[in-house]
Amino acid sequence: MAVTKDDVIRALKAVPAPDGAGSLADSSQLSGIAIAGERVSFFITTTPERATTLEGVRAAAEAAVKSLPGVKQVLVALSAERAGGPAPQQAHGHSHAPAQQQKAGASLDVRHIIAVASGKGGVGKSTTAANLALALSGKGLKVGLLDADVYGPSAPLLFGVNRKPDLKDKIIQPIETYGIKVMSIGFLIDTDTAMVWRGPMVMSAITQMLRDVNWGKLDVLVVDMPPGTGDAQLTMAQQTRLSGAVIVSTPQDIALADARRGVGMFRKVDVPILGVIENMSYFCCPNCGTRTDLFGHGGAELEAERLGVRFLGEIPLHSRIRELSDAGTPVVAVEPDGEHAKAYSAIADMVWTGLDAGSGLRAAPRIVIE
Ligand SMILES: Nc1ncnc2c1ncn2[C@@H]1O[C@H](COP(=O)(O)OP(=O)(O)OP(=O)(O)O)[C@@H](O)[C@H]1O
Repeated sequence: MAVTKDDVIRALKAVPAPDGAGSLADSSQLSGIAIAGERVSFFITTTPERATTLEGVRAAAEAAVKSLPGVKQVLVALSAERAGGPAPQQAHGHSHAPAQQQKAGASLDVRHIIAVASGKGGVGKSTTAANLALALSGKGLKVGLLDADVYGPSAPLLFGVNRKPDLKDKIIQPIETYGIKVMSIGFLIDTDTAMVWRGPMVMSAITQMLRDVNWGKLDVLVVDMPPGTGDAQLTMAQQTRLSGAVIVSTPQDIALADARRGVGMFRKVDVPILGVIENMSYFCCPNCGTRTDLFGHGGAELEAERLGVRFLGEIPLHSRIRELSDAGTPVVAVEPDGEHAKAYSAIADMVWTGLDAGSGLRAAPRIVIE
């Protein structure tokens, strides 16, 4: 017999509310119950401070609902809002998450999926992923960009998108901008709403964005990975059928040590490393054009050599790159003939030839995820 929302609520009466007063079923912290066949998902809303201590409640809620007849899979997300932040928004009346309730139906038909990753946050991974995607598109390729950095989605800012994607036959249509298709969890969730994602949630949100979004036929899907080299990244690298990974690093030792871990992670799951990009490689004065090597430029190239992977190129630290990113107009899109676009374009060439060499461009089977 099909499970109903009332059944779920009844089951959650046995789970104490996170604040200890009454049951979770009666608590305002319970929200977004969604049922799709044998899959049930819902949120427990909390504060960022408490989120980490609520794993017990989350697990108990999951177990209680899982014990219901007719339920095969339960997804409970701890969602943390910043104080005063708005409630998670809905995409055209459809709850945005936990992933499973979206009716799957689109398929992903892509020749290559490449991950853009960094060992640590803040090295410019998202900026690089976006401009790399645009540079690949500039070569006449059909390109998608999946912002899989669910912890801190950047695509809404980078592409100046503040509208929800359309739904056609319950399938999310990626945002088409500057000739590429872009999807980000940030298009669905208010960016002021901080979310706390558990590992499995990250995976299911990403899987949904891969599978249930109408990407159409693509030559390459660039995936802006969540920063770090933890379990979520490992699982994702393992499950996404990546053709290869690009590691972004800054020249500082500490970033390079993290980049090394990134390379190690992909190697562990047999994903070919397409190479390393040195971002914020040197400082370029916007007034006089003088170049200063702030962090001992060239570290990434040496590191790439040491690791036996290709060095894909360097991008300077330049205020123009940041200004245009912050304005939602990535440099490659709006200054395609400028020097920065040329640098990204040269990197895109290296990446594409790397894919070509690795799998044989013509012979590469298209990856179809249904
Ligand atoms: N080459 C560059 N020159 C100038 N500014 C840059 C450059 N690359 C990135 N930035 C700026 O650095 C900041 C961080 O970049 P970005 O968000 O791409 O990093 P990230 O590694 O994806 O960070 P996070 O992991 O926190 O999402 C942004 O303000 C961006 O505009």
